[in-house]
Parts: sequence; structure tokens; C-alpha cells
Amino acid sequence: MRTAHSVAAVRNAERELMDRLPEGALMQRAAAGLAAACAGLLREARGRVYGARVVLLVGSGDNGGDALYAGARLARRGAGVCAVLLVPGRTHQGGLGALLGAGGRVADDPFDVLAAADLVLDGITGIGGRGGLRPDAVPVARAARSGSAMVVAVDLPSGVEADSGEVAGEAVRADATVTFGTYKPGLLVDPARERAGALRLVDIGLGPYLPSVPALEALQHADVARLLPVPTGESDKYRRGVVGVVAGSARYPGAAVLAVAGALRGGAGAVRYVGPGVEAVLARFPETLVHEGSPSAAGRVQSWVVGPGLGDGSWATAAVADVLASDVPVLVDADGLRLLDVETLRGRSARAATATTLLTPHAGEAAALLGIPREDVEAGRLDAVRELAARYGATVLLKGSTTLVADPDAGVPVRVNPTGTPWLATAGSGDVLSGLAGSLLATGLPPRDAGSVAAYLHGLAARLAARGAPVAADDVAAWLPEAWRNVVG
Ligand SMILES: NC(=O)C1=CN([C@@H]2O[C@H](COP(=O)(O)OP(=O)(O)OC[C@H]3O[C@@H](n4cnc5c(N)ncnc54)[C@H](O)[C@@H]3O)[C@@H](O)[C@H]2O)[C@@H](O)CC1
Ligand SMILES: Nc1ncnc2c1ncn2[C@@H]1O[C@H](COP(=O)(O)OP(=O)(O)O)[C@@H](O)[C@H]1O
Ligand SMILES: [K+]
Repeated sequence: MRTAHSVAAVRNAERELMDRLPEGALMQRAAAGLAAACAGLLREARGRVYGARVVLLVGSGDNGGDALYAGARLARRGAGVCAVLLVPGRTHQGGLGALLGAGGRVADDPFDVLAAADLVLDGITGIGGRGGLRPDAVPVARAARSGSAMVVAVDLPSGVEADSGEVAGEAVRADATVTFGTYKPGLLVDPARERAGALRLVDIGLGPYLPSVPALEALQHADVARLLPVPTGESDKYRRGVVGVVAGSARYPGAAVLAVAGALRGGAGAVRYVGPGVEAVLARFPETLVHEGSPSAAGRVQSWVVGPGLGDGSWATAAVADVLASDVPVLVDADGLRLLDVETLRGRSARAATATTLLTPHAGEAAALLGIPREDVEAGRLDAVRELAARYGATVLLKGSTTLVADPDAGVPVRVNPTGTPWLATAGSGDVLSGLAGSLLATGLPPRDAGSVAAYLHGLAARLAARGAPVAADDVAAWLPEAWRNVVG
């Protein structure tokens, strides 16, 4: 599991650890890891560190100090290191002394040295930065990007919000970020994540002092493999779980087919389809159990998926209410999100412990549920998903460039999905995801696990299917077994 901690948690941990170490030791650990990472990148790019041209962008805090000490280490290995001091009167004095002592220098003209650099270290701001780059730093950050140099961010790309992943103005766009002690939420959540490039974590001994519950966690292969259901000798199709899919309409019959396609690959023993798309579903998937009446009359299921392509006719409205009245886990997606009655939804968890709910909005649907503009959801995804989960008393999976899953219990870390590709932004891929997640719910996974495992497999399947080319939703469904094998294999 990859975990991220808030700035407050990092600051507390740093204080405790610093009390036990000689003055400045922690910054030396950070700088040593940073210099080693930069040396590795320089060796990859140009064969050796000796003779490389390195430029340090140095702000007024300890982030700049890290850059200066790392620059001193690179200078001692023969790199030509030049510091651009953004606030000359407030530069980290120890770091500057170390750089000058190692043969580094201060730039006369930042733009000249940036144009010729092989590597730029961004030490403008780290966890102390607020509110985007200040105007004087903007032209320098742009110049760093416009040459051929690799840009390496120290701890965080300057200008991004560490705790939320928001980018309130201009921010550095790094090729790589070397972060210290733990990941910060902003490194894992868009739009900030996109500025960070490849992530590298340097251990500075903070681990024992960080809270055991992080702010954010990202599943990795081993975590997903542990959570995936595996049938045993005792299993039969009913014991493996039956997922009911209420999706599709005369206008959108394809949504029914795609949701069923996802559900068939999610580990449930059977898929029961209910809705107006019976013919289309059976033509494609003859193994589906079908029913044309109301969901509650269709036979037993261990979970429901309701909403993809359902439209908003009277049958759809009644079907959503019917499903929400059940005591099994329910996933509500797409049109279902518009049709759900909020009081009924909130009442579910009070009625039965098994009556859990997973909502899977994209940014537009989340915006409607919160009554705010879509852009606000996209800019502040982490806040939005937490607020939705709290307000609706349900687990919420917010789809998009970084899919997030939040539980209504604010003490539980938000899951951030590390797989996926922008090629997933294609019609119908969300229908596949809802079927898949619903199927995992039917096998007994709790909503947060079902949602995050589904997002992981879905994103991985899309990557495997795409390999750099466009994919259709149907391809994503077809590649789910390969993604599953990739995880467990
Ligand atoms: N505390 C520690 O022991 C350690 C801290 N480390 C480094 O220290 C960093 C935190 O240092 P600081 O707390 O000094 O904070 P930062 O260096 O992140 O930034 C604070 C400074 O930046 C200025 N600033 C804030 N927002 C700005 C903006 N938008 N544009 C330009 N300037 C802005 C502030 O006025 C302040 O002077 C970490 O990110 C990490 O890089 C590491 O050396 C590890 C150890
Ligand atoms: N920019 C993006 N990068 C990665 N994944 C994305 C991006 N945009 C959308 N997705 C993913 O694509 C899927 C689209 O789902 P959705 O918006 O419900 O589409 P539809 O309703 O057409 O099925 C979701 O899994 C979402 O997370
Ligand atoms: K930085």
C-alpha cells in the first residue's frame, strides 16, 4: 500500500524525530537522498554526473535548503551547480554556505543558466507553499520547462497544494519528484499529481512518528491480489454471489450490455439482469439470468447495480426506489444518481448493516449532487469526494483522471486509484466499471474495497488494452480477465 500523510502529520512527525537527532541531520538525510536520485537521473540521461549543468531554484524556506545541500553534493561530484535565489535576503544560509564551499555559485542571470541546464532542481516551495507560485517565480519556472533540462521537484512541485492536490494558479511541471518521509496527498491526486511526474520516496526515518492511519492510500498489486475473491471447492454459483444489474433503456440498450459485461468479469457466480434491455443482453451474453418486471421480483441477489443508461422514465424511477429498499449492498451510477431519494438513501444504513451503498458519480454528477459547478469538483476532487460521502452517508467513488473512493466515516483513509489512462475517457467505460464493482460487492467485499479494487482492475485493463491507442468500453471489459491475471500472477 502506498500511503500519503497530511502536512500537519508530517510536521508533527518531523518535530518528534528532530528532537532525537543532531541539528540539521534530517535535512542532510533529505539532501543525500535527493542528490542520489539526481545523480541517477543524470547518469541515465548523459552517462555521468561529472560536468553536468545543474540549476537550483531556491525559495525562502527549508525546501530551498534541501536543494542547496543536494546541489553541494552534486558539485562535489564534479557537476557545475548554479543557484537561482528567488528571495536573496531569505535564502537558507547553511545550504548556501555548503554550496559555495563545494564550488557551486549563484547565478547572475537565471535565464542564461536555465537555457543551458541539464537538470533543474525545483526548491521554491515544499509543504510550506500556499496558493500557487508567486508572480516573480512564474517566469523562472516557465524558463526551466522551456529548455531541454529535466525538472526535478524537491518534495512537491512548487505551486501545488500539498494536502488537497489543488493547483491555485501557476505551478512547476516536473519530470520527477523526490519526496521525503511519506507521500503527500497532492502527489497522488490530480490536478497536482499531473505536475509531479515520476515519484520517488526518500526514507528519512519518519515512519515510526507518522500516524498509523494516513490521509490517503493507494492500493498496489499485492493489496488487490489479497482482496480479490477466489472460489473454493465448496463454491457454487449462488455461494459466489449473484449480482443484479438494473440498467439500459430503449434509448440506451448498450449500457445494459456493458454493465453486464463488467459484472460477468467481477467474480460473482451469476449475473441477473433486470430491465428493458433483455434482448440485447441475451444476444451478447446468453449466460445472463434475465427478468423484465421489478427488481425485487427478480429473485435473490447479493448486490444491486442500478442506473447506467436507465433514463428517467417511470419504470426507471420505480426501479431505483425498489432497489434502494433492499437490504443488500447497492451501487448507484449515472441516471440512478439523479433518481435517488436522499432520505431513502440515508435511511439504508440505519435499517440494516448489510444495506451499504456505493455511489459512483463522474465530476458532472458529483457537481449536481453537491450543488456546485463541475469545475469546482475537478479542481478540488479530494474535498468533493469527502463532502459527498459525509453528506449522503454512503461510500463514494468519484471517477475521473484520478479516481477516489471515500467512506462516510471521515477517519477512514480515502483510496486513490493508481492505475488508469486518459484513454478511459470513452463512452460506456463507466458502465463497465459499475458492473464490475457491483459484482465484487456481491462476492462480499465492502463498498470501499469493491470500489477501489474495481477501479484498479478497470484502469489496468484499459492500459493493457490501449497500449498507446484508443480503446472502446467493450475492449476494457474484454481485458478485465487479463488485468486480474496480471494482479494475481
Ligand atoms: N522540517 C524538516 O525537518 C524537514 C523539511 N524538509 C524540507 O522543508 C520543506 C518545508 O520547509 P518550510 O516549512 O520552510 O516551507 P517551504 O520551504 O515549503 O516554503 C516556505 C517559504 O516559502 C514561502 N512561500 C509560501 N508560499 C509561496 C508561494 N506560493 N510562492 C513563493 N513562496 C512561497 C514562504 O513565505 C516561506 O518563506 C519540506 O517541503 C522539505 O522540502 C526536508 O529537509 C526534510 C526535513
Ligand atoms: N482523464 C481521465 N483519465 C483517466 N480516466 C478517466 C479520465 N476521464 C474519465 N476516466 C474514467 O473513464 C470512465 C468514464 O466513466 P463515465 O464518466 O461514467 O462514462 P460513461 O458514462 O460514458 O460510461 C471512468 O472510469 C473514469 O474514471
Ligand atoms: K519544490
